[in-house]
Amino acid sequence: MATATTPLRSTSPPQFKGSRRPRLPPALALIIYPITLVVGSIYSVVSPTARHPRTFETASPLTPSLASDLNLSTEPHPSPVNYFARKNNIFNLYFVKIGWVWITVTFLALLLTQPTYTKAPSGLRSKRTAHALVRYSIVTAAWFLTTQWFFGPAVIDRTFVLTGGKCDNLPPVRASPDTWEELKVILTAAACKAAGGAWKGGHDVSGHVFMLVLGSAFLVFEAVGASRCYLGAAAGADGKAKDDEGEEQTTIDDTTINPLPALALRFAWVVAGLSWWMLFMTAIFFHTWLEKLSGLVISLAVIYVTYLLPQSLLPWRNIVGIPGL
Ligand SMILES: CCCCCCCCCCCCCCCC(=O)SCCNC(=O)CCNC(=O)[C@H](O)C(C)(C)COP(=O)(O)O
Ligand SMILES: Nc1ncnc2c1ncn2[C@@H]1O[C@H](COP(=O)(O)O)[C@@H](OP(=O)(O)O)[C@H]1O
Repeated sequence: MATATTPLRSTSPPQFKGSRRPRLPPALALIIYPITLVVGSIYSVVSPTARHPRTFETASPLTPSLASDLNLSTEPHPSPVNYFARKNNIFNLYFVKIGWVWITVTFLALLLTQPTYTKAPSGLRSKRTAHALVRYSIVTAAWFLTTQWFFGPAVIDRTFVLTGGKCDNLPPVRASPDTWEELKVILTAAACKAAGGAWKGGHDVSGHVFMLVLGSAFLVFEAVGASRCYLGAAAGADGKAKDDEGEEQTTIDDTTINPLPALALRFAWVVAGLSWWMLFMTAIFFHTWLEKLSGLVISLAVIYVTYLLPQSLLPWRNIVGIPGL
């Protein structure tokens, strides 16, 4: 039996041949994201119902405390508006605003159920799990640094201030900062809005676009990679199949007895699908073209480094691995 590391020790250019090519979504599949943003942005221009919602969102009576935590207005909106154009829509509050929790839970569900991790011989299992955790750490660190904290304000907030944005309309007492908490008010969108200010004037990279593209692409690459076991098993005449490195994979019988792997895969597709839908809503109702584009570019760069670069750069592949391989 070939060892798991045999192909990786090769000194020849790290290309995959024939059946050894990893079953991952092709890079071209990522085109769905720019297409979604372009279609949404065009729709926002041509449709009279797709009015910019920034000034008239309301808090739902069902979610008042979370809405106030998120600094959403509780004033009634002056005119009817598409449900998804409201910042307090249920999917924004309970799905996107805590989006990384959903991504993390879904990823862990894959890790704990997919035969590519649970049924592999122990050495291979540890290697695949470690690689998957490295990939998760990369995308999570990228999300964290871009949207939450980058040695102080997040990358998105720093970009906004560097491009001339600031926290306007602050009450005079908050306008001259002494402490870090007060400084945060003029340096971060969240603290500015929480203090009653208006975050305006700069280039506001769309955090929604960034997180929804990064999270959904991450889950799709992980899910498709992990589902190689099913595909391999279906191809095997005796119900067993060998993966690209000669390891025996799970059988069709295994997957029918235990429904969890298929359920976890379906869950991943649901979370990725809902992320895509919210991305489409963001494209229609929020932000400028350029702000959506910058969110997209940052997230695709992270996906490129995590999933596409390892396919051609052997030393990097040894560190991050390839899902299911
Ligand atoms: C030197 C390198 C240092 C690297 C540091 C890496 C640190 C990694 C931290 C790891 C944290 C892991 C947490 C995993 C578990 C969680 O998911 S808990 C956090 C849950 N929070 C969210 O899910 C928030 C998601 N929301 C957002 O990110 C934003 O709301 C938004 C979607 C970007 C929109 O932004 P708005 O400004 O609100 O519009
Ligand atoms: N699909 C969506 N549904 C609801 N609100 C959205 C949204 N996309 C963006 N927003 C809102 O638009 C603002 C800018 O989003 P972002 O910069 O993350 O793309 C945020 O408002 P708040 O900051 O007031 O919550 C965010 O909640």
